[in-house]
Amino acid sequence: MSQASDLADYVIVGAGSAGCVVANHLSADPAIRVTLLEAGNRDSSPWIHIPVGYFHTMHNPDFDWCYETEPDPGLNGRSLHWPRGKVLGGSSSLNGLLYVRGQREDYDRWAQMGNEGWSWREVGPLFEELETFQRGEGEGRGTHGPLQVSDPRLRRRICELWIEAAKANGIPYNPDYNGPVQDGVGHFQLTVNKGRRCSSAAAFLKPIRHRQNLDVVTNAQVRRVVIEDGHATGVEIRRPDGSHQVIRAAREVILCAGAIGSPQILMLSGVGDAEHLRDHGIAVAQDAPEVGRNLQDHLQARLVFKCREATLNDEVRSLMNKARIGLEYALFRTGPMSMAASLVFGFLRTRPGLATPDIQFHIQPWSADSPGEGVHPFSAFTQSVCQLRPESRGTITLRSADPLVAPLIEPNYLATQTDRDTLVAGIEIARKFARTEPLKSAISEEFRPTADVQGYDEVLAWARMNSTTIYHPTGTCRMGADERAVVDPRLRVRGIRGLRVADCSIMPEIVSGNTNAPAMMIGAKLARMVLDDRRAEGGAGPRAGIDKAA
Ligand SMILES: Cc1cc2nc3c(=O)[nH]c(=O)nc-3n(C[C@H](O)[C@H](O)[C@H](O)COP(=O)(O)OP(=O)(O)OC[C@H]3O[C@@H](n4cnc5c(N)ncnc54)[C@H](O)[C@@H]3O)c2cc1C
Repeated sequence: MSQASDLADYVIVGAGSAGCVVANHLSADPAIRVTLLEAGNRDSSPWIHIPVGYFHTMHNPDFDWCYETEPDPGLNGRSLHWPRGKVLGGSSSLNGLLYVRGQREDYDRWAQMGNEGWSWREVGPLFEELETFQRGEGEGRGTHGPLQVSDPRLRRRICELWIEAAKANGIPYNPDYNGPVQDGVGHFQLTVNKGRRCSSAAAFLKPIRHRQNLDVVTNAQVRRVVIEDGHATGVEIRRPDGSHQVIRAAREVILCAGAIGSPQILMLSGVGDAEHLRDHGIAVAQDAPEVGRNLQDHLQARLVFKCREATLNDEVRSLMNKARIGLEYALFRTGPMSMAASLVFGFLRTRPGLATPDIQFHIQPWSADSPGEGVHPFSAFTQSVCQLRPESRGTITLRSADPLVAPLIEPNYLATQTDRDTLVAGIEIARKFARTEPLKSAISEEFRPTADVQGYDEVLAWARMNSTTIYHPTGTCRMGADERAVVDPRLRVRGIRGLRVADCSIMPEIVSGNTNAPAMMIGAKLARMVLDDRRAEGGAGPRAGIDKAA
């Protein structure tokens, strides 16, 4: 860890998807001193930068917080692994690389809930500014941002057959689900640049590390925000040798520690449900009962089909093949090592009358007992389906007042009838596609679930026993215009001056898609608001700009 200087204007906690964007934008003004604190290490491991490296980094405590949920009643009492990045770049350094903005209607709904400034009209341009879409075309797509977004370098026949089967069922091919219309099937876009992962750290931090006014400190776990008379004045960090240091923020502390880290830090700092805090012996700075509530996640059902033809399971079986794959990647940055978590998407509706898609498909030319484990020893592929806007709400609470102890995570999956109905309907659509040509002829057997699992109750029972997270926890520091919301629409923590939150935890409702790009947008939005407020207060400086070339 580099030695942290004791004072900055803005102290940012967490160098993840959102935090790196915030650090980039605020430190663009040389007059603003920024300290970015990250509990994890530098992102120097080659596994982070090789796209398929997530198989190595996920569940590995060198990079991953390795959270476990509590036994979940909706999943027949099963606990799930919840990986979260603990390294520069945060979860964007070990995620599945899929670039998805969500539906425009998601943001319009946030605005309709009273969150002024968050409509698609207002946040769409931020997505555009952040990215360079390497295809270089498309309505609302950016061409000058630091985040490189590319089309996949890998295609596999089984996934193409899936697209054809979906089309045979009347689903249109959509060449750009990040454009005006999300509906349809097609190929995922990736946060990959020339065959290498483009994490938030690679895009927004690496090019600006020379800035004298930016201090990036790794191996610095924040224990709590220091709050004096209702004002956040700094943070206390734990250094690797176990000693503690206070870093003071002359202007603001900005929590970007993610949907688990941010509510945990707030509670440890005395901001949370007063009774819960007192139970843990924590002095209450602000009674904020909703901290840690409103937890939402996407639950995926992973259907596996055995195939008559070779899939990626076969390609990686022999040592010789592995060597060939390694060589291809080393020489050309192509082949299976350049692969994102899924190749093909589907955004579909389970019933008529829905204004927008309510389920998402992730199609993978391989299969495994669970993601991150070895592939099956037979030819097979996976159709993963998840509900996009679950109604179920879970919680994050403290297990202990010790910052080194992981909080209690209770996702409360499948708690409502709509959620159960939507997942079952999604599974049935996946099976219908599998029984449609040209995919049907490539499939030898329905493996998970087996073909004899029939009818609503049996399918739901299978889903409860087999579904897992698709790694999108959100909502635990809910943004809102109402008094109970944790942060207001300018992301200021209610009741505490000088403290904001900017990461996936602020989402009032989960977006209809993967959450990395929205987290980056939230970081950009926060920076803009901070700089606007600064200017209004007289602490002028240029408007937030993205330093790409530096
Ligand atoms: C395995 C996996 C696969 C995924 N696949 C995709 C995908 O393909 N596409 C997609 O769009 N999304 C995907 N996601 C989700 C997406 O990556 C996350 O939603 C997003 O990165 C979250 O951004 P964030 O800024 O909210 O938090 P994070 O990126 O998780 O950043 C939080 C940061 O804060 C740090 N931190 C936490 N607590 C402290 C503390 N006390 N002190 C100091 N630092 C702290 C963490 O170490 C971390 O670096 C995936 C996630 C995972 C885990």
